[in-house]
Amino acid sequence: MSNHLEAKMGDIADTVLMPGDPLRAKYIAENFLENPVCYNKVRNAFGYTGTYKGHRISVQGTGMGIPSISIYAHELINDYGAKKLFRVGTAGGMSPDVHVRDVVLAQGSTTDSAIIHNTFGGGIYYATLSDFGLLDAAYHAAKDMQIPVKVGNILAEDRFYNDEMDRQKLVDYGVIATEMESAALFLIAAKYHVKALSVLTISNHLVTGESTSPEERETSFNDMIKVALEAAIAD
Ligand SMILES: O=P(O)(O)O[C@H]1O[C@H](CO)[C@@H](O)[C@H]1O
Ligand SMILES: O=c1cc[nH]c(=O)[nH]1
Repeated sequence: MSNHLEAKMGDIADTVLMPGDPLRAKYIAENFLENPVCYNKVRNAFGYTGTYKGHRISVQGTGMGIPSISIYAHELINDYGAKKLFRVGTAGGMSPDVHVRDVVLAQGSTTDSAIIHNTFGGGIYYATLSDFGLLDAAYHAAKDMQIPVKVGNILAEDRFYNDEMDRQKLVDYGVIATEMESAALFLIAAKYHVKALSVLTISNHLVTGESTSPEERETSFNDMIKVALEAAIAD
């Protein structure tokens, strides 16, 4: 048991998929894992462990935003020994190069969160990066499955409703999409020397206004999950 998870030691696999939405954790467990067992219902942050092609994998809902994912990442690593963490989440397109339903691999995450300053103090603007091995595995897994992916710098912002953010400037500097967790996941993974990657699907576009129907969302979610699972067993 940890502060926020009721799983026993050994209930959670080394590799964990981490969707923000706990119901997406249930969906992944029921549709992609063999023999899934629910190990957590605390706060309805559902967590399951099962197997994928014979490999033990867990899926843990993390809630929305940096404070929430930080709690689950910390406890999965420190209380349960997780070694490979894959965020699987939705993101808003920012660059004209990405479109709804695209799968995005986050090479790194820019952030407006105070976690960087709170960790390093003034003057250090630490670049939070995904693990290159997982990124490489995901990129090649997607290629093998003929799922197109975009790779790049994303934004993990503290506010979903954020009129003050100069998104055009970030796009000019190569940021392609926005979500609310990856910088914290990468920072915590770096601190504890474990691997992390975010595999995202573009659910809406902040500039063009494109959005997805529920059926389209399901297909692109499935692509994102397949990429994460294949990368998980390849690396
Ligand atoms: O779809 P999930 O994984 O929740 O991710 C995105 O969706 C939420 C905002 O709607 C934030 O958590 C954001 O990062
Ligand atoms: O954080 C997010 C997630 C999806 N779409 C957005 O616009 N923002």
